[in-house]
Amino acid sequence: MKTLLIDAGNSQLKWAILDDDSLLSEQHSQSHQYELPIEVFEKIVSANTDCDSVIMVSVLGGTFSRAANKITLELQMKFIEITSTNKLGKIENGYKDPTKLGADRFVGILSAYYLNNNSESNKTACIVIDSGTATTIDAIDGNGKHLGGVILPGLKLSSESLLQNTELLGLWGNESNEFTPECFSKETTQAIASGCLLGQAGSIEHICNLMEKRIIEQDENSQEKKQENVEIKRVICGGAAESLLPYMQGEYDLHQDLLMFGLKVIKEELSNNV
Ligand SMILES: Nc1ncnc2c1ncn2[C@@H]1O[C@H](COP(=O)(O)OP(=O)(O)O)[C@@H](O)[C@H]1O
Ligand SMILES: CC(C)(COP(=O)(O)O)[C@@H](O)C(=O)NCCC(=O)O
Ligand SMILES: [K+]
Repeated sequence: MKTLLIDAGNSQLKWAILDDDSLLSEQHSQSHQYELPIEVFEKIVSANTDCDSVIMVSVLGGTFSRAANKITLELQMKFIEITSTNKLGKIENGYKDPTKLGADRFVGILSAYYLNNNSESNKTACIVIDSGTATTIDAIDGNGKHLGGVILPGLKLSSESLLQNTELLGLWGNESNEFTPECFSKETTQAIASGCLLGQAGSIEHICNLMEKRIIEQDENSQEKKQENVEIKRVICGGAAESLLPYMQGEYDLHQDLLMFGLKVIKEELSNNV
């Protein structure tokens, strides 16, 4: 039977269908800027009642989750919500209180790690950037241990907090735009948008470089060092990723359905454990 995978973020709901043969459909997205998130959830679920279960990751809180559970129950679908735990499959959560790590971050690091470590001999560390409402950057070492991460305001959020008028709102809309940042901007809107875009791209790059340096130092000091050089992959997703990438020099793997793949891996891990 088919499974509906849902990622409920602070700006959008993203979803995909996992079929009987474990094939993932393309990812769809719907903003909840003009509707309640639960109304968007209900529409998505109602349009996919050929799925017998829903697996959701959410950062929208308990009221949303309880309402989502009720809707799926009424439609006679099984409902599973993935939350951050101390360990899941090959992943160990690095937060002091593992339950406090955003569930989307937990699924994102798990996904990036599994994507880059598909054989026993692989020990690829990953830096995972999710540039959504907030931008989160997390590191996971070659053994699957989450090292921690940072949270910064997302691209739209940072420009909105600077300029409280609607002119700029259109700039970071949901459609891709032709905007080119200019470091010698000569009017306010362009100066703010350019500052936020170049600043966000530079911040991500800088933080990734710092994280990479720390991962290498940690590997050099490790007693169980087995490889010559530690391999580190940078994986990026989120609504602002395509806008940011042209202004970042490092090598980044763009995986817009990173969380969908993570939910698929988690489904497989959970069914292996029953
Ligand atoms: N073309 C774009 N350029 C920059 N940012 C964009 C663009 N399109 C969407 N965004 C931003 O991406 C965010 C939504 O991305 P998403 O990853 O779905 O976030 P969340 O997971 O927080 O819901 C919004 O803040 C939106 O404004
Ligand atoms: C940092 C976040 C707000 C990001 O949410 P998003 O931008 O994906 O909507 C979310 O992961 C969250 O609520 N985290 C809980 C706090 C933490 O991770 O430390
Ligand atoms: K995010």
